[in-house]
Amino acid sequence: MVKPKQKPVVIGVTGGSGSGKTTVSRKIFNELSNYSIMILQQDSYYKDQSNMTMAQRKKVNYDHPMAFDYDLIIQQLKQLLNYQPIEKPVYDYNQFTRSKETIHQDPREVIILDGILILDDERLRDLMDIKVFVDTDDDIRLIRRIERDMHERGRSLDSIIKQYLTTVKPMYHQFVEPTKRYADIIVPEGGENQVAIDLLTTKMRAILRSRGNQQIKQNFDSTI
Ligand SMILES: Nc1ncnc2c1ncn2[C@@H]1O[C@H](COP(=O)(O)OP(=O)(O)O)[C@@H](O)[C@H]1O
Ligand SMILES: Nc1ccn([C@@H]2O[C@H](COP(=O)(O)O)[C@@H](O)[C@H]2O)c(=O)n1
Repeated sequence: MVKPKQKPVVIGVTGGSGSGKTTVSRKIFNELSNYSIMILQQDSYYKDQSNMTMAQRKKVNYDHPMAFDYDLIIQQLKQLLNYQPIEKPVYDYNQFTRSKETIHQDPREVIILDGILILDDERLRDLMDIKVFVDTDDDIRLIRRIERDMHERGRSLDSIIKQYLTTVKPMYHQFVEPTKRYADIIVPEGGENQVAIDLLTTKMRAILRSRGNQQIKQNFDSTI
């Protein structure tokens, strides 16, 4: 890849679990697919716990900032901003730890960063051009999470409810919701808010044009 002169544009999309972050990120990805674009998920950067037993892994609070490897995500985002490729970690929700494999990720001109606690760390915030908070009521997020975790993450209803009450909900109010103050834009209800998606992509195109980033003809595959 020829190194463009301007640094890639980074848009951070945050909000509680089940708020619609990934849906918003995918819509932005699709609307800007005539640029080279990628999605980087904070979930990929949960700490490696391969040295722990399964019983210990299940007790971890996955909604606390300590659960994430911020040093690695910041280091890899900086590499991408310098147009260097990364070996992205892969997170296995069923094993509650990182997989042994990594995914090779080439740099892109637009980086969408998606995760519950991406605005909690000042170093990470400072790397973003636009910060978005997807704001969805607790009850809606819980219903979505039950459906998703039962179908996609192999969890039982009992374990989802217990986890929600002991960590997901309290950590949301202690750590995630307070990061709303750092957002440039708050998007109610997420993925179905087409007006917000249009406003965001119009702004992104303006930044890309002002930096002289070139559109491409070819569409890139999603790299979630
Ligand atoms: N506005 C919406 N209306 C209805 N369902 C939605 C909406 N936004 C997202 N969903 C659904 O809710 C679930 C969680 O959405 P997702 O975007 O994965 O949230 P997050 O990434 O914040 O956890 C998905 O099944 C998605 O299809
Ligand atoms: N082993 C794990 C790791 C994370 N979680 C939950 O994932 C949520 C964040 O992902 P979203 O796609 O929902 O934003 C977070 O709330 C963790 O509780 C988990 O259940 N198990």
